[in-house]
Amino acid sequence: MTHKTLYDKIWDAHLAHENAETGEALIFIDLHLIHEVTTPQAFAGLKAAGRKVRRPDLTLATADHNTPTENQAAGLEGVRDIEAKTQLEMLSKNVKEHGIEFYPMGHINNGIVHVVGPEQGRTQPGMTIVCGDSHTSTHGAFGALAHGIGTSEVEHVLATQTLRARKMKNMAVKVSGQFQDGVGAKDLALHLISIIGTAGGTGCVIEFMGEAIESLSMEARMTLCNLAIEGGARAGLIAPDQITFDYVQGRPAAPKAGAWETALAYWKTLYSDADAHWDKVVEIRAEDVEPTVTWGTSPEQALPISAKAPVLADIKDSIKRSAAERALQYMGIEEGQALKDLKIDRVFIGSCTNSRIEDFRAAADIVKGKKVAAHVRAMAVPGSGLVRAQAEEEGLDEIFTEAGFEWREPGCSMCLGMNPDTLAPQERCASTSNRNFEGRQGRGGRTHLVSPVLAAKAAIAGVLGG
Ligand SMILES: CC(C)[C@H](C(=O)O)[C@@H](O)C(=O)O
Ligand code: SF4
Repeated sequence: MTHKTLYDKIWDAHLAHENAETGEALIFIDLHLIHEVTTPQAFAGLKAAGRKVRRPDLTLATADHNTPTENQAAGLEGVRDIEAKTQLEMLSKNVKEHGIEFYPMGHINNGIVHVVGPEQGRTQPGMTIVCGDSHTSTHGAFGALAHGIGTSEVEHVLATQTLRARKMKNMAVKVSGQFQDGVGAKDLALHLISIIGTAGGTGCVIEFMGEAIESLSMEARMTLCNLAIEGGARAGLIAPDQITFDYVQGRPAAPKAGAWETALAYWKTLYSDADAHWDKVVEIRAEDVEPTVTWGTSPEQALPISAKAPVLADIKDSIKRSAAERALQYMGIEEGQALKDLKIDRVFIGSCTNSRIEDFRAAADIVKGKKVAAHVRAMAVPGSGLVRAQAEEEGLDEIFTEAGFEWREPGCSMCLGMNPDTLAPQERCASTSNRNFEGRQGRGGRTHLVSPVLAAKAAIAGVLGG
């Protein structure tokens, strides 16, 4: 009988070396995901040192941040931004040189790195997964230890398939009960971050547990773990269960035949022991979570859609008050203004937070037979070619386009301003992405983070609270 958390178990199983005095450790990495933005320097460093990629078979590449989301058939010729094009070209060249599996723009398996790994079955319980990308926490939904790394670490992992790391702290977020109708993982994540703050999980791995978490689909679990990083934690985790196993089974890279039984037997040991030690515990009742939106320029500046924007005099903490003042000003919102009445200009359904098939089903359910408000420009951007194909098979694309949505090709798109999909200054957007910092979706753009359900309602109503 052990007294370990799930994180402790995965850490111990991957520890190659640990210096007991300094706490510095070397852990083995099972899967290294790479994309065009954080790899050019890493490959250049590798080349300068005359080294090869140690385990191309444990490395998977996709192009996502810089890719345009229309007319991808034109290939890289269609990428007008020189830096973006160079990064995409470098990735193609580097993966070829090192024999790494790559899904370039236009390939059916191409898409956002955190959508691609799980859907290919590359992401599996118990693994250690890294990527030069903070939202690698997404893969924790499978009970994998997954987090972002910096470019110099990308080079280290490419060269050695190990990572220099330090053990993090264990934090539990326990969610009891059941969600209200129309409320889900996105609302829970924003609600949680509004309580613990963007530094609440600093230095921790957050394991989400409890009845409400167990009832979540894999897509919803990915949404939740995706946002763990916005709560300050490097990684989110959910113990794998039958829902996880059913999702993985049969995917291209999932263990087959006899290997499946062996893997399953191991995966079933991946849970936190009843008497494991937690450094921090937060408890939430799912019933208390309401449809939630951000009103400011930090993910912690979130409130129920039924609420009013804060009144500055009511904020006791002076640092929070001045942050709120600046945020309200940037967002063009009056103190005490009803959030639901804010007129929106744009809607974005996409990003590694909410661009999976279930997200489009939920949004299409609302949009079906209705029209996007005349003053709103709305975009639906699938997270991968496979999500796009699945949605089209189900006729979801028609529901969106008939309503007046643009149905795009996969990529990070308007989640961040690294490709042609951006907000114009002062444009207000209901967005299913994960960051609402100043200028995140384009200079001067105003982002409200919402669930796909709220985004779809907002598109129709033309105001944030549709
Ligand atoms: C470009 C990349 C390094 C960045 C990240 O690490 O998260 C991006 O994906 C983001 O969401 O801001
Ligand atoms: S969709 Fe957004 S958050 Fe996710 S990897 Fe791309 S830019 Fe980062």
